[in-house]
Amino acid sequence: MRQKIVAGNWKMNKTRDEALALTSEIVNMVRDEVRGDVQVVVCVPFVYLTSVGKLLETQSNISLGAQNCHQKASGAFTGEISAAMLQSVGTQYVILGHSERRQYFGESNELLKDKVNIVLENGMKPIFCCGETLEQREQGIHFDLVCSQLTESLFHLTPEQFANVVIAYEPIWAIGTGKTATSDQAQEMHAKLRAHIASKYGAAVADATSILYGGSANPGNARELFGQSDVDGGLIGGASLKSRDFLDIIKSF
Ligand SMILES: O=C[C@H](O)COP(=O)(O)O
Repeated sequence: MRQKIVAGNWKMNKTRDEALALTSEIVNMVRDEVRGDVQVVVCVPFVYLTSVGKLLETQSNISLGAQNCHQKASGAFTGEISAAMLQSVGTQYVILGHSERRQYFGESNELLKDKVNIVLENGMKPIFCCGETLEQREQGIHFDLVCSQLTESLFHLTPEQFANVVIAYEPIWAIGTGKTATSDQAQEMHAKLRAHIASKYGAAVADATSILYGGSANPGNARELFGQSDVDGGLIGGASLKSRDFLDIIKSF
């Protein structure tokens, strides 16, 4: 049975007080309302990792996540954050290859390979994002493109290493647009990705890999999305900034 995961990606939102208030609300609601088999993760801005982490550590089994890290271990990279730094403040998951980082910061599959390596070397789990633009979908190249993102950034890993990777399929045309992929479109891509993983690592590894959906997921569509056999949860942007919406999504399994 693979792990169900709902991860909130706060992106570049919230002041410190707002971040702590949101965390407390989520902690209380998860404790009161969520059954034990869903792993909840909050991926917060770097500057809040320590303070949010303290609240999570003492009061919940919610995991702490970051949204990026540098590909090198340390050195003269002004303004950057290393995997070891993230690990040292209790980070358990790191989002890598989000389309916003690919688009605005030029992150390539090759660069992401190094980021995946350093996150795993530091004992954390990458949430590896993949997804196509609307144009690529309309050209009919979306399956090949998304599979090649996995091939180029992940398929050098050993099966043991790959077992610590979480995949997030995020069609770029659905991110923050209010336009969700249909549950059929999500299931179709997730099934392709699982088959692609099986072709490299075998069925047992593929069956054990959590593949999350991201892109305008909300309390109104999460139940149908999570009801698909190859959708193991969600990477939630906008709706993770409101505790009630985030909780209702978590409870959609
Ligand atoms: O990481 C989250 C995704 O980019 C989805 O964002 P969204 O739920 O605001 O569309």
